[in-house]
Amino acid sequence: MSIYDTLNPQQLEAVKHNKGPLLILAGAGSGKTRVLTHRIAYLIDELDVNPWNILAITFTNKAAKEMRERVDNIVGYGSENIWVSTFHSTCVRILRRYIDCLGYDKNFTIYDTDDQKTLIRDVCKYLNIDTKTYKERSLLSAISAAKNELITPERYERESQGDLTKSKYASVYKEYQKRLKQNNALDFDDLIFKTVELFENHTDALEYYQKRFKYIMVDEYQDTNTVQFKLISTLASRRNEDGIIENNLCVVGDDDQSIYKFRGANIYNILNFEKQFPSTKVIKLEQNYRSTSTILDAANEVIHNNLGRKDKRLWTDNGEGEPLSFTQFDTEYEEANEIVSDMYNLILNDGHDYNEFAILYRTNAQSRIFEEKLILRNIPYKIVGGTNFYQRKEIKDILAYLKTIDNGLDDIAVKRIINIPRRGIGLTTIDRVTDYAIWNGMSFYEALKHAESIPGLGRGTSKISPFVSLIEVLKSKMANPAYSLEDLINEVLEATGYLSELEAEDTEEAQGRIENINELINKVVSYEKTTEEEPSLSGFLEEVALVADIDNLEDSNNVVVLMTLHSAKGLEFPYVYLCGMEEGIFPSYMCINSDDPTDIEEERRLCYVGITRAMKRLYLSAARQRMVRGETQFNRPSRFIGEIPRYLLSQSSSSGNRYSAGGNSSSQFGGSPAKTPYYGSGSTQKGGTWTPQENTQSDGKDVFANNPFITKGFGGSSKLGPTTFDKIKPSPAVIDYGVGDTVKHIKFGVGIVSEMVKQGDDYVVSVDFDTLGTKKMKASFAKLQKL
Ligand SMILES: Nc1ncnc2c1ncn2[C@@H]1O[C@H](COP(=O)(O)OP(=O)(O)OP(=O)(O)O)[C@@H](O)[C@H]1O
Ligand SMILES: [Mg+2]
Repeated sequence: MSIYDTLNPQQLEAVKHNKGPLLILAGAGSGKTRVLTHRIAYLIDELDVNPWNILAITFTNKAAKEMRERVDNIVGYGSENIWVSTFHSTCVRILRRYIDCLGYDKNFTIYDTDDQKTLIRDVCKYLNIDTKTYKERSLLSAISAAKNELITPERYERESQGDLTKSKYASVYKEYQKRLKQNNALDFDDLIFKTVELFENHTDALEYYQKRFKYIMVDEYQDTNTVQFKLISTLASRRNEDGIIENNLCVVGDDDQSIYKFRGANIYNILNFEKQFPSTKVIKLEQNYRSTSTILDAANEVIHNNLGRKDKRLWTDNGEGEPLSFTQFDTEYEEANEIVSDMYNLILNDGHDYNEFAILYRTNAQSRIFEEKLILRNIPYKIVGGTNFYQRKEIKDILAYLKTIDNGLDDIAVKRIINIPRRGIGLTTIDRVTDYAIWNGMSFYEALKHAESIPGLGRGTSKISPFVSLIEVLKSKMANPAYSLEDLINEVLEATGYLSELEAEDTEEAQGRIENINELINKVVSYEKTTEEEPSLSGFLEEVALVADIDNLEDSNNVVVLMTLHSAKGLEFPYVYLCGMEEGIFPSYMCINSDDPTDIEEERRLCYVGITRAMKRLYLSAARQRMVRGETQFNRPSRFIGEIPRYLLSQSSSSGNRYSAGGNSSSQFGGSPAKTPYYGSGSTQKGGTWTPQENTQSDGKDVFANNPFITKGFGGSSKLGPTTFDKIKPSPAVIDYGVGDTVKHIKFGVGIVSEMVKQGDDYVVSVDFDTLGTKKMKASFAKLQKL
């Protein structure tokens, strides 16, 4: 049997189409991504296309890696020569080769949000702009929006004449861009913008890639923005002598899953594809292979409420499966508690793996409570997004050292660490050096080397020189090929005293920071081992700069995943908990109050994305009462719940309707009246014998006891109601393991205890982990579990 036998006729048609533009427009879970993978395999395997001629653009690095692996599995060779990457990584590779045409050094740095903020603050200070009136965040988002629309600082300036506020923005944009260039740095938006600029002005570079990329494929095309569209359409429009376009562009997407309008995504890129590329072949896929028909019907019903869409219906022969469940809890704590209990039971009793579960929410802030409950249950988890590992202070510090050693042109990195650990270099000294650097058109680091010639530095000079010598020594060591990146980080930690300072602090926080630094060393070691190119400091920093949050999600990690709905796009999980289904949370308060009716449609598409991530079971939940930014909110269930027909849903309530809106059925939900009202009176659920009043227990104990709905939905949780739960809280003081025992750590997995040293009331335990090596941790902190 060939691999193509597993495709349905429409999928096969798409895979085999290899001349001219192709648009695959289809709903969630219909195999769009799968078609792309098989199409690459088909081109290489059956049509003898050189893998070198293929460019596939995915939405995340994780998706890129997965696609390469899938092609590897199918074809078994050549996949390393295909360019499978995100828009940003693709552009970095192009710019590393050609950016000198635009007056940058090929060794450029990529700025993250933090670096951007620092830079914008400097710019505002320099231009005397009050950041209370002109907020950093809005300045940055205006600059980002301009770049996404291909608007240069010069054009921005022209178009803002006569408008005082816009002129201010224009001057900030201009100065910001000037400084980025001085620092030989690009922000994320620049990566694509500059590549488009390169192609517009340097036909040799464009022709090189046009000739190379004969086959171009783009996944999640519905979320491309103007600048990305420009990039793709420029690359894909080489004409032969007869005026016929030679490149073969294939895009796949789903207009119902367009959820990045706030980042400039232009839904018309997909809706107008056929106009942009005449003679486009359009293929629709209608069978969903991912979800049960119940989940799919619910998704179809919800999205049907959007007006501006191409109507399409998905079907599946996966069977009905279980009904969806919706539970309204009293508080967000109860919601998290019950969801985690439910998951715990499924794992414990039914033997499910952790990675079969995902908890999805609208905003990152919702993750914290789940995290606490998961820790109590000893369930390993990973939060995608939130505090990104690379945003942590200690990691940013070490990376700033590495950037300074690699490229002294990055002023922000140098300024970050010039006084870390403290060297007694004050702000006045830094300001004077900055002025000197500006006057002499040199980088901040270059100016530090000239400290003796800078007037007014006084004792500052003698404090600067040891710093410069340290960096220079490390630079020269790096020139030796036998000196590894691991050696470099260790030497930075030793020579600067960074590590000893943390060790001396002897707090749990410092211990956590040391563990994070160890994690960075692990990362560097694995980079040196696995990179396809010659390992280098620039290469490592580039890889780190491009790691989107979602990329921390490794398939091999058997953990429960927590993430926002936005991050979940393209992924699938057997069990999905979609929480916080409340008016004001999802749809968000901003959308509800927006003048633009399409905002609510975008929110509904996000709901469609969420529902369609689930393969077997979908749990929806809400809290009546929730703390948001320090204030208690009382929210009604989301209008999206009201849009799911009742026959697909089993509902329950954790207690009486103390906070529910009460009254008629439509007012149970926010927004427009529910299409299929399923509540009778405000307090009684039809279709069951239970009325909330009978079961409301003021002490909050087992409210599920007499609930007939409990066997479905969150049924399992009744076995571990709040009372039982309190009893199983682990006590950190109990240590039931010793040297030689096998233990489990919530994050690092299974290891063997190699040493235990008493320290005060506590023990410092050394554990040898298979993949991570030895880690030291405090017993009270680590909560190791004996196996
Ligand atoms: N013909 C098929 N036979 C069996 N399984 C399939 C087939 N087509 C797709 N699948 C499976 O269905 C699931 C969904 O496929 P895929 O992720 O490619 O869908 P998608 O359209 O890209 O979804 P999304 O819109 O969420 O990105 C995957 O597990 C995939 O392996
Ligand atoms: Mg997909």
